[in-house]
Amino acid sequence: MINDYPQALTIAGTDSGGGAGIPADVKTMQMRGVYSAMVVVAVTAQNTLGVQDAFPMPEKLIDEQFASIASDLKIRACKTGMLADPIRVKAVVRNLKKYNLGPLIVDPVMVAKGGAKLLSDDAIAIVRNELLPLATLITPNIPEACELTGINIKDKTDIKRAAHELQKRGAKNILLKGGHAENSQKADDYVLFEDGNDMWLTAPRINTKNTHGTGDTISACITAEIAKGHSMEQAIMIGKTYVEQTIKEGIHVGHGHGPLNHWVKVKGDEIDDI
Ligand SMILES: Nc1ncnc2c1ncn2[C@@H]1O[C@H](COP(=O)(O)OP(=O)(O)OP(=O)(O)O)[C@@H](O)[C@H]1O
Ligand SMILES: Cc1ncc(CO)c(N)n1
Repeated sequence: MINDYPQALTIAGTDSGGGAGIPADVKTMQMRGVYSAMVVVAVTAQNTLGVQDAFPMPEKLIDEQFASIASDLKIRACKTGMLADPIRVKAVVRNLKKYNLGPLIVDPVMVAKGGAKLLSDDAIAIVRNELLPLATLITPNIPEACELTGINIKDKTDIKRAAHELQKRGAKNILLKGGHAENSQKADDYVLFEDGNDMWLTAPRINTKNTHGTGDTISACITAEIAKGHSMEQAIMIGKTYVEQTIKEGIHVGHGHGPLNHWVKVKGDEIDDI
């Protein structure tokens, strides 16, 4: 018997420690029943303690990876993660416009948990002006939403305002993640849909330092669910439940901010075979 899994693509950076970036995306998509392909935009020397070094891929090799994938695979949804600098962001935008790779989920990764920059300051405006308008969904955390909108987010009203601003700038749907809301007992995220409807996804904050790759994991899960044919709302709900469970049922790896348990099973698995 030959099985036919939906195919999805991650366009991002590697993490030698295996917890974030492309490894987190690939593990998540695999666990969600989706075949994953990748465009490596940058390589990082990284572990649970931080990012020790990073090297961006030559532009030509980025173009070639897109060409290899587009000429052979049938990608139903794709996501972006670490995009490094202006040259790489422009290369990714150019290729996204050239090929039909399905709905685009943009995780506008800027800074790693340890503080290392994964996107240079001079690339932020290019993400805002050129990548964001291509996004079916954008998934910023609070600091990223501040950078992209210029709004100093302090409370839930600011979160809503920032999401509307991102929509005005061209992103269709917005998931504004509250994982960075310090002093909060909650890990609440705000969702603004294309049709103007909105909702809060509420969850208790889990007290753990093992949150390496949370952003990558939720955006990869949503991408996988979209590739399977789920609606944006269903995909986001499954993504939230999956990431919460991967944090809750943690694993022991490394000595710093450990990775997530991508092996978890969540409700929704039974409707995977779309
Ligand atoms: N301690 C926690 N307990 C429960 N949920 C959490 C916790 N930390 C993050 N989350 C959830 O995980 C998801 C990712 O959010 P977060 O803000 O951490 O993303 P991020 O900063 O982009 O991650 P990354 O550091 O991987 O880039 C969100 O749904 C958020 O609410
Ligand atoms: C390569 C890479 N992408 C994304 C993140 C953010 O989790 C990270 N730490 N490293």
